[in-house]
Amino acid sequence: MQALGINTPPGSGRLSILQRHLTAVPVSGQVATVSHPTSFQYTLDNDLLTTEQRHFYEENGFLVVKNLVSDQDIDNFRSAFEKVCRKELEAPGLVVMRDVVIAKSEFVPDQKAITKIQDFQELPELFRYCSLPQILRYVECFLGPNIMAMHTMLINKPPDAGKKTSRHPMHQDLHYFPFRPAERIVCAWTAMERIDRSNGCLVVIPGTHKGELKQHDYPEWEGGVNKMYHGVRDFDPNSPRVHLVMEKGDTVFFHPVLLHGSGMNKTAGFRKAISCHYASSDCYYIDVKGTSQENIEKEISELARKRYGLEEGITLKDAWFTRARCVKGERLNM
Ligand SMILES: CCCCCCCCCCCCCC(=O)SCCNC(=O)CCNC(=O)[C@H](O)C(C)(C)COP(=O)(O)OP(=O)(O)OC[C@H]1O[C@@H](n2cnc3c(N)ncnc32)[C@H](O)[C@@H]1OP(=O)(O)O
Ligand SMILES: Nc1ncnc2c1ncn2[C@@H]1O[C@H](COP(=O)(O)OP(=O)(O)OP(=O)(O)O)[C@@H](O)[C@H]1O
Ligand SMILES: O=C(O)CCC(=O)C(=O)O
Ligand SMILES: [Fe+2]
Ligand SMILES: [Mg+2]
Repeated sequence: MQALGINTPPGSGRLSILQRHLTAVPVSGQVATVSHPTSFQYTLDNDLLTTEQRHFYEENGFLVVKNLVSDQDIDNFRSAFEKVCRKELEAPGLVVMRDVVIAKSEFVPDQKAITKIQDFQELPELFRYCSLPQILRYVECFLGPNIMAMHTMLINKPPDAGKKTSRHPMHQDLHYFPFRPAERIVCAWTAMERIDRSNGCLVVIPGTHKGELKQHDYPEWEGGVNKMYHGVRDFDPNSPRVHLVMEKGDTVFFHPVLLHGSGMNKTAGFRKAISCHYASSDCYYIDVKGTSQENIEKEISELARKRYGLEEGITLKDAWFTRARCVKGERLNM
């Protein structure tokens, strides 16, 4: 907009009208250069997002939609999660993770020690979340019609055991993903109850999705850090953080380069959220060797080697290719 010298008030709808107008003009001379800065990069043409919502995502890298998932659906996911904890439900590939402090302590942990479950793509009771039509309608605005569910999680942030290990360091999810382009990847994250600063809010730094993928490492936290909870190396604690206070069923969609994390759970309850990372099936895999993502590839490869008794590890691409499931349209490259 700077190039056009127009100061568009938020939500006025002028930008979108202008964009439609300009893209209809034959590309020549000054018009072509003028039309460029108005094009959308992070969202696709759609008839769901309001102009205001579309601009909000373009500028900030996230969008909260209130009350998108029903109480009934959430109660069903909660009950399926509890069955997994009690080992009444199982599925191939499912990863059940305990908090580092609890996992490394002497006492025998009960069901409640579970901090998250991942990779529930083979568990219909939970995977249903990833194909909820009201979620996919939004996902399509970012990715287009061919949608893969890449990564699934139900996070059960435990009451902090006094070591602040319930925090999730500030990170960019793209660090874990060997596929591109980043703008055709989005996370849907749904609060399964009210989530605010008392039980460990999702914290975002608006606009950081426009930056680069940064180097991630384990943060130097005295009380320990959970396995694979890498954080950005040079995180400035004075960055303008926004705490996303959400009610049960509210859903945030966010870009994989957006810097985010979550706070400590200071309550006695287990704070629950369910999420899925989606990618367009038009995305393509990249080789992360020689990039900042090499450290996570090594770690995942090593884990797979141990867990499945493989002689050699796996690549990051192998790890994701096997998890990916098509939830809409066609499975192409992914
Ligand atoms: C093939 C895998 C691919 C995964 C791809 C995921 C990509 C993620 C993308 C995400 C994008 C989003 C961003 C994100 O979400 S980032 C966070 C993502 N985290 C993970 O993906 C980790 C998933 N968890 C696991 O794989 C297992 O639960 C682990 C391996 C952790 C334990 O396994 P298991 O339950 O079978 O345990 P065990 O009894 O055999 O113990 C083995 C050793 O592990 C120690 N230990 C236990 N718990 C923890 C802990 N919490 N922190 C540190 N260490 C822990 C334990 O003390 C023992 O060590 P030692 O006593 O021998 O020294
Ligand atoms: N030293 C650090 N390095 C990296 N990330 C950090 C660090 N300290 C805190 N964070 C991250 O900042 C975010 C907010 O953490 P914090 O524990 O301050 O919670 P909070 O929700 O802000 O709670 P409070 O209301 O007490 O401020 C979390 O993502 C947390 O993991
Ligand atoms: O704490 C949460 O619910 C979100 C954690 C997160 O960002 C992640 O697992 O990638
Ligand atoms: Fe994340
Ligand atoms: Mg704080």
